[in-house]
Formats: sequence, structure tokens, C-alpha cells
Amino acid sequence: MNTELSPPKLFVRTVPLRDRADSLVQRLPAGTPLAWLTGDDGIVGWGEATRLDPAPQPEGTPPTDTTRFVEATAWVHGLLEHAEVEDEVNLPGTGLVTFGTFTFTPTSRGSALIVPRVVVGRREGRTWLTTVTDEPGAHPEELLRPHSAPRPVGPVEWRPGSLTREEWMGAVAGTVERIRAGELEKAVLARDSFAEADSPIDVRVLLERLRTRFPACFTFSVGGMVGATPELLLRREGDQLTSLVLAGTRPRGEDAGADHQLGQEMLASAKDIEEHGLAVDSLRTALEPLAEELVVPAWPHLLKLANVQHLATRAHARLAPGVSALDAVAALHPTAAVGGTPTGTAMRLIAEVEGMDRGGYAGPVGWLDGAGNSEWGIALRCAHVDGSRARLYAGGGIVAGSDPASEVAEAESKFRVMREALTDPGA
Ligand SMILES: C=C(O[C@@H]1C=C(C(=O)O)C=C[C@H]1O)C(=O)O
Repeated sequence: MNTELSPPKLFVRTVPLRDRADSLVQRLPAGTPLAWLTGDDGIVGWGEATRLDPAPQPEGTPPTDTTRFVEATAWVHGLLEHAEVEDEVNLPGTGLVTFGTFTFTPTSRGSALIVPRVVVGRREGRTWLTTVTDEPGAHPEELLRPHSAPRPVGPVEWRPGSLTREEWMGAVAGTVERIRAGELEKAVLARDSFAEADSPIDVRVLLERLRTRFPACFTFSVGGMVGATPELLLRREGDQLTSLVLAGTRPRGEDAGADHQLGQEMLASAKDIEEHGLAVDSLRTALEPLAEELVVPAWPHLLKLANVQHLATRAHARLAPGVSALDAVAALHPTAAVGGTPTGTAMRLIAEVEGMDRGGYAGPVGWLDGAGNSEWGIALRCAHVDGSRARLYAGGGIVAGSDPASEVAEAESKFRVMREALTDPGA
């Protein structure tokens, strides 16, 4: 493992593989997998050629500080400058790939950038293998790591998080009062809960369950953060940037009629449209200075997932020359979908009332390649997995019209994603 700021020289080789149309998760050995998957496509990686763990900033650092992103940008730039890359496939996700997870606030521990020894990727029926070594022409030993079968999670004990249900409802009610008093417009409040298994959790099992249950989401595993997020902070391909903003949540209906009604009700709800509008505005304000063109639809659409439905807006931008994906990540994080409005006030309120450290929850998680292609999700519907323990996180946007009991129910429906992933069939 290499953690110093001056990067090593890496030899990177990408070759095509025969497409077996299998799950990429099956290629992963046990251990700490890296993954970014959408349905059958994506990239998985293992081993560590090098990594950067940006240090947490001292307490009292402004919540919008971007030092961790700036450090990461410089480090990746240095890596790419030194690397020798032979790429026979040339698609987004080939060549030198770095996976990353960034904490929600600058003062938390847990931001990491990891270059795996081995990556297997697939995009639209084309599969590839990338190896990363310290010597030219060498094969990483990780390529030969034995592939044990994924192990079920086994019995799980569910433990309460930092705040009880009543305490958290109190925090929501207090936040609503402060919004009504004019201190801020919106804050996204979250809570945590714990799962304790008898033996170390095999993340591959979680990935396979998440990927198949949420094929439209981004299933990820980076630096212990594991989940399936529906929210795309940004995708960059060439100079094109796409972002999917989500805010506004309803349950799925029992049948098609009830489901349709719940969706239509949300589209007609002034409270949800306001909550969504604030998230879209924060994206627009952050993106405008970086874009030569920016297209944001005037009205949201519905995104239906297995557990909930959301108001969604897909924005497109053409980036100005010289703007990297990490520059855009730094500018966009945190949108008002996970922070609030105004950003600084909301982040201070979150730190004050949530009673926990979010770690990587609601932070950017994703990957970038040497050509500047990149995908970053917002780490939601996720847990931090550490050995036999998982810490789950879920929350929702609070505005003047929010009701604490509904917010608890909404967070529960979001917790379900990881609760179900951690529950073996028949358990
Ligand atoms: C905060 C979460 O989700 C965010 C909040 C939403 C809302 O308040 O309606 C919807 C989608 C996400 O932007 C979460 O999943 O924990």
C-alpha cells in the first residue's frame, strides 16, 4: 500500500475478454471488493496498487471545505502523468481506473482513492481485463487469488443507532421550527442503525442482491461503503456531463392504481415540488460556472424503485475546457438533496442535531479513468461494512411542511434496501 502524496509509477494494461455474460460479482475474490455496477454492466476491482487516504480536516473547518477533493485531484493527476498505459479496448472504465469515496463533511475520516491491481469491466456486451503492476510485463499475483464461493451473511442482530426514534423525531420537529422561523429553507436529516453478524460479512453477497433487486441503481462498494444508490451526482463522458437529482419520496403502491395515485399526488404536492426544486437549484448554481451549456428540465419526472418512488430531474451540461470530473464533484457536493439550503447553514444544523458522524454516507462515491470519464453517485441506501458489523444510514429532506412521523416512515423505507441485502433468503 502506498499512501504518500507523490505517486508511484504504474504499468497498466487493458485487454479484451470473451464476454461470458455472467455477473461481474462472480469474478471477485473474497476480501474487500471494489465495485460500481448498473444491472449487468460496470466495473469490479480487487487488490491495491496504490491508494490515497485524504486526512480529515481539523474540527472547526468550514463544512463546505473542499481540501479532500483538491488533494485527490492532484494525486490522480500525478498518477496519470507517471503511468504507462496500454489500452486495447478504449471505453469508459478501461485503462487506469481509480475508485473513490469521499466523506460528507471535511472533518470525517474515511475518504479514500484506490487503484486496484485487477479490474474486470463490461459495457454493452464488451468485457475487459485491466491489470496494474509496478513492473512492465508483470502479472499481479491478485489475478491468481482463489475464488471461493460467496458466503451467506448468517444470523444478524439489529441494533439501534445514535438517536432513538423519538429523539430523531424531536430533531425533525426542531428543524421544521427553525425552517418556519426563517433560519434556513431545507435540511436533509438522516439516522443510523447497526447490523451485527456472527462472522465477517461477505460483501459480494450484498452486491449481488443489490444489483439484481435494483438494476436501475448504481450498486457500489468502495472503502467499506456498500449500497445501491439511485442518485447520480455526475457522469462525465468526454465533455458531456449528466446528473440525476432526486428529492421527494413516496412509498410504492399495493397495486398499479394505488402506485399511480401516490406518484401523481407527489407530482401535485407543493411541499415535494419545493423540496425537489431546492435540490435542482443547488445543482444549477454549482454547475453554471463550470458549463458552456446547461439544460435542466422545468418539471420533474417519477423514478420508480423496488422500495420507493422519487421526483427526479436529469440535467445535462457541456463542460468548459479544463474542468475535470473531480472539479465538478467538488463543486456539486453537497447538493440540497443531501445537505440543504443554504448549504453552510444546513450542514451546521445537520452536525448539531443528527448526533452522529455521517462518514461516507451522502458523500460522493464512484470512479474515474485516465481519459477523464467518470461516474459519481451520492452514497445513499448504503452501509459502512467493517468486518461482521454494518452501520446503515437513511434520511430525508425536511422543509417547512414536513411531518416527523412521515419522515421516520420514509427513512425506514430507505433502510429496507440494506436490511434486505443483509438478510439471507429464508432467514
Ligand atoms: C437522504 C436520502 O435520500 C435523499 C432524499 C430524498 C428525499 O428527501 O425525498 C430523496 C432522494 C435522496 O436525494 C437517503 O436515501 O438517505
